[in-house]
Amino acid sequence: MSMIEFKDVQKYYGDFHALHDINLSIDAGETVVLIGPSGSGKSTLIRTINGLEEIEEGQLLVDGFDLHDPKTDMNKIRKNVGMVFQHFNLYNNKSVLENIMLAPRLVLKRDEAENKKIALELLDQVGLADKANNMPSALSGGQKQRVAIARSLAMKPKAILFDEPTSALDPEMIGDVLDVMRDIAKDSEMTLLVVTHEMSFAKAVADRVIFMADGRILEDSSTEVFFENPTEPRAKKFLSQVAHH
Ligand SMILES: Nc1ncnc2c1ncn2[C@@H]1O[C@H](COP(=O)(O)OP(=O)(O)OP(=O)(O)O)[C@@H](O)[C@H]1O
Repeated sequence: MSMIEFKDVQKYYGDFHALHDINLSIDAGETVVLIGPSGSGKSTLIRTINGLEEIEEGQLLVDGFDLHDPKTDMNKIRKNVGMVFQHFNLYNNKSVLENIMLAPRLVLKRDEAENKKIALELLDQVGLADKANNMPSALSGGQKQRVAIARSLAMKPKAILFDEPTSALDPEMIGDVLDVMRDIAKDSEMTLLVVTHEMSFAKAVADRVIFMADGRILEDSSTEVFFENPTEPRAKKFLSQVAHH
């Protein structure tokens, strides 16, 4: 079953046509990496999926719900679709543990003892068991991002959207975050959509790679085909450019 389905979607910022004719179907359980040059529309596309950006035309189905249908409850979509941002977006005035426990308490009404148990297990999973009572300001960027991932997992979502999760990190922090993401992709049934410039991560973890340029999807291939033999000349060029970095 499709977890995420775009049908002829168009998105505009005023007169600027940001997403052109997007047709894309992502199955439940798939790990898909979205790549492309700066300004190609990757963030815009990923942000439409949980309603952070509205679409103007076409249809977008998430977990079977039509985002344009006024009867669709966006809170329900957001409950099932987590998001990890480039700049973490933690609550800076709350402890690490509170950051993770807040949404399950408020939205899922999870029992407090159970909530704490799950949060501590998740902190352990992301390698931060000893940071539960720290404030975010006491953490490195890589640690903050791992808290953000744990926070997202705490909701037990069906899908998680990652919008350049390692782009704001110092190089030495990137590996730990990618390792956590790799384990999630390997061990869970969740649908993962990841915008990233980390090609070795894409190669190792993605089931599929989508290449965007100028607001269009130019290539949508299995990971193997994409890296060995991309059909789209701009994808080839992009790959050779990032390979030289
Ligand atoms: N709120 C906005 N208002 C107007 N234009 C916008 C807005 N957000 C994005 N854009 C434009 O839409 C285009 C796509 O932006 P988007 O951030 O989706 O690209 P991207 O592929 O994620 O880029 P990057 O890799 O640099 O993050 C860009 O030309 C950008 O300037």
